[in-house]
Amino acid sequence: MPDPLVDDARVVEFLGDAYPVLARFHELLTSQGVLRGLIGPHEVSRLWERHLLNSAAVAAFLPTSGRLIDVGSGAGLPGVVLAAMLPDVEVILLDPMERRCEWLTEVIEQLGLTNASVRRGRAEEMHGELLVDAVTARAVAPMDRLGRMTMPLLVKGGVLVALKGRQAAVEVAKARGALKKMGAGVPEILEARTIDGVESTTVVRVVRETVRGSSKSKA
Ligand SMILES: C[S@@+](CC[C@H](N)C(=O)[O-])C[C@H]1O[C@@H](n2cnc3c(N)ncnc32)[C@H](O)[C@@H]1O
Repeated sequence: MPDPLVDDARVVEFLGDAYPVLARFHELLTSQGVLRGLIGPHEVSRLWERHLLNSAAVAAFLPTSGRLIDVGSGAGLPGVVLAAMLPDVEVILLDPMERRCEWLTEVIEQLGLTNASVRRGRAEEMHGELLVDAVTARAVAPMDRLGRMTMPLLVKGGVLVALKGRQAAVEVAKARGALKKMGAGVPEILEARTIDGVESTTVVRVVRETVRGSSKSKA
């Protein structure tokens, strides 16, 4: 079944200038993405609703300049979408799998996303090497593990935005201790809204308040 939101005027309006690029990304995922096993065939009919619009909605919780890493980008969600939505942000798409990195490299070239680049590796391997203003992640790890993986990548005041869905509150409750230990502030659970009739996405937003040692040295 084709995606019922293709050519929907509300999608065009919601995405604004990013629409043409994301419509092309939709085509690539529908054709090549399915053939190459990056996205399941049953996802084609809900690509806008379940994958692209909710990724785009996350832009509202992110800085509009600086550097962002999308950890575990996979097919490019939400990272490729965010690179289109936030043209003044330098977006690094990080994934350990070679096949996925090849796909991401081809996609950003075909979409002309000059503000995006691809790094192969695990988030933990980037500690001490990459320092960014924002991290995003969807379907990568539970909140406690995600905090340990990503907090060291953030500058003080940097933000982690994790797309979590219905499990957000349960995961946050379990992760509070781990997040605090990693220098995170109080996690916020927020709804990323798109268009009428499309379910919103629950995200967890956490700011890195202290970097190791900084709270002591300030006292
Ligand atoms: C379930 S997929 C989700 C992909 C994409 N974010 C999405 O929502 O469609 C999880 C992705 O995280 C990547 N991954 C797993 N562990 C990781 C780590 N430690 N650091 C970075 N990426 C990781 C995997 O290779 C995979 O592409």
